[in-house]
Amino acid sequence: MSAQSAMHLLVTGANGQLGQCLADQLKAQNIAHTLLSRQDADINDTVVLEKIIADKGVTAIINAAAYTAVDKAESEPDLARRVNVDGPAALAKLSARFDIPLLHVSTDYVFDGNQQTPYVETDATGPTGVYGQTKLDGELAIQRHATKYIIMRTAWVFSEYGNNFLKTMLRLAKERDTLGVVADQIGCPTYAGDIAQALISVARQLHEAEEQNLPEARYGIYHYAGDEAVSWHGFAMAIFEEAHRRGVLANIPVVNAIATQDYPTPAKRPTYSVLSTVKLSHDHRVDASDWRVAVESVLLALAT
Ligand SMILES: NC(=O)C1=CN([C@@H]2O[C@H](COP(=O)(O)OP(=O)(O)OC[C@H]3O[C@@H](n4cnc5c(N)ncnc54)[C@H](OP(=O)(O)O)[C@@H]3O)[C@@H](O)[C@H]2O)C=CC1
Ligand SMILES: Cc1cn([C@H]2C[C@H](O)[C@@H](COP(=O)(O)OP(=O)(O)O[C@H]3O[C@@H](C)C(=O)[C@@H](O)[C@H]3O)O2)c(=O)[nH]c1=O
Repeated sequence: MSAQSAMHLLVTGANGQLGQCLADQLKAQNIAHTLLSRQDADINDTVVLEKIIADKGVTAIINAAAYTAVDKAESEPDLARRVNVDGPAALAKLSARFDIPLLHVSTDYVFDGNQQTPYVETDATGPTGVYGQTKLDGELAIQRHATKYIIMRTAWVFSEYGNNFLKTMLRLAKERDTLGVVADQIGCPTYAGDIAQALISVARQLHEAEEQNLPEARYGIYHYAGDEAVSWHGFAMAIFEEAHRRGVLANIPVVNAIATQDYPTPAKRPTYSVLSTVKLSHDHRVDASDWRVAVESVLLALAT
């Protein structure tokens, strides 16, 4: 048997919420890695990235960089496209040139939300806004330029890091006695730490399959999300109840369940974007994110 070479993961978008969770877990698991924030290297900067991949002996790229401001994207489509389409295309070309896997993250917002049963990977897409459209076009660019890719679509990401719905709700609860939160958009909250774990696990399996020349390395599009569907209103209530139980919030505000039309936003969001995680669980033995348990651990992390 030939000597096994060690896995070395390159993470782009290292200062984002997923990027920081990846950094934590790569360090904890003692996996060789290189972290790149936007300041270190723009994902469109092929020359810089090419040198890093060659110098460090990178064995796979995890792209956690993205333009994620859903409403702002409506008025900044060119910037959103540069980050969400041109960037992944550049990384896909590098993946092909070095013959290394690209693990990329996409979103439930590639769907139109008109379905009433969980979306599987082969369901028709139909984004309702600029962010979702650019993320879909990024997926297509990767499929065009790379062969060894994982596109992991996820949803409603929260964590102790960066900006997210959980942190917005905690902030608003401290500022106001009454909130209105939409109850007619249904999805699956997903903890960024669990996505990080899923990506690392898949990267490890692909690396081992490659090293052992196994024919069954499984690439393609996968869904990874929380294990329970809920509305944004339901998610807000779960956050507040847990925050109150832990003493993070002295009082739970009144949270009115409102309709989408009563909370107008520049971008239209899908009404239903529940993702089925059956394929990932079958092919890579990764369990869905237990988001209620994760809400507890994020609140604990924020309190300390
Ligand atoms: N957040 C969510 O609810 C969801 C996210 N996703 C997807 O998950 C992935 C991770 O999201 P999340 O961690 O929340 O995103 P964040 O917005 O927290 O992080 C994205 C990071 O990308 C960096 N970045 C932006 N432009 C560039 C560029 N041109 N070159 C290099 N880096 C760049 C940003 O840098 P800077 O900090 O300097 O701005 C930021 O640190 C994304 O692909 C996103 O589309 C999918 C579903 C839900
Ligand atoms: C702050 C707030 C939001 N809302 C609504 C608006 C919206 O419909 C919903 C969620 O609002 P946000 O703007 O926080 O979340 P949004 O930016 O839409 O979150 C999305 O981000 C991108 C990056 C993704 O890929 C998606 O999976 C999803 O997580 O809650 C209220 O009803 N009341 C409120 O007080």
